[in-house]
Amino acid sequence: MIAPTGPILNVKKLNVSYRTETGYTDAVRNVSFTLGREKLGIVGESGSGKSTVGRALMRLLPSARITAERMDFEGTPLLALKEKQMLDIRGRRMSMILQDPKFSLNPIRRVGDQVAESYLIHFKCSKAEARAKAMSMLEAVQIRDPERVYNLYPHEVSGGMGQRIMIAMMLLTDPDLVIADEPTSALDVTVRLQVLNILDTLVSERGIGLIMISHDLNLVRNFCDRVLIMYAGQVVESLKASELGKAQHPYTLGLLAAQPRIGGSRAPLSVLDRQAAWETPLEAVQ
Ligand SMILES: Nc1ncnc2c1ncn2[C@@H]1O[C@H](COP(=O)(O)OP(=O)(O)OP(=O)(O)O)[C@@H](O)[C@H]1O
Repeated sequence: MIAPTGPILNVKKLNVSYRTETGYTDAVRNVSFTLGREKLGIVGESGSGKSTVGRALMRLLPSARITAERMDFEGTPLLALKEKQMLDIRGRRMSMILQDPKFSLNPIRRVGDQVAESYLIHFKCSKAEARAKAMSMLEAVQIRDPERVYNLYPHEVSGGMGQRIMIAMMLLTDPDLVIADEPTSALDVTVRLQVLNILDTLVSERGIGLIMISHDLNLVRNFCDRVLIMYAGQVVESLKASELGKAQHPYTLGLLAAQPRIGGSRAPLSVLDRQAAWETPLEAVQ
């Protein structure tokens, strides 16, 4: 198959509002970006709209109003698709890895069967074939004893292993886009690095586009190629990770100054006027 040219994602002026008791409330405003076969970090404080962007791309927001001038996945306008067409894309060509595997895995089914099932849902093949695929993917995420792990139940695996299992499940269908929403924030530092390394290797070997959603600027800076900084529902800055030092928006500058440094002091995160941020429309940052 010829690899598609052009960006994996082309998003222009994405707006998302949630339905609430008092009407619709804006959560994401005028967000624009493109994604190639690269790692894009989305960073921002809690409530800035990072996860809403990820879920809007997957069209996993039944109670929200999503509009965009453009929200194309490999040239296909996602907002024009019927739910049935979306089902063919979601979980196969685009996948999402969430924060805590405990909430994503079915507690009463063996983990290996759940991984195999993610393949069976999208591809016509025998159960034995799906099992073999699942087993090889468990090996690819560096699970040393995949036969044994295949037969475990979710409560029998550690957080790090659970997250590897989720990565195996999400990459088994060979997606072009993976959205990882705080995939390592429930893990301790050493296991976090192992899991990030595995994700990094798989993403570059397979030429996948990855969106890494995180509140941890240092992690994203070291892991990703590019970074979008979100504040109050908007992208306030878009930079190469290596050029974060050139950031200009006061929120980004505050975040950078508040990063911990060995042997150094750090500035407290400055407080901006959130109300003003919500009321001020920003020109789309490209
Ligand atoms: N289902 C929902 N209904 C109504 N409002 C929502 C819903 N989900 C999120 N919101 C609101 O939308 C805004 C953006 O939330 P979102 O979860 O996208 O932020 P976030 O940056 O991912 O935060 P966090 O880092 O805490 O996950 C917040 O004000 C949040 O309260």
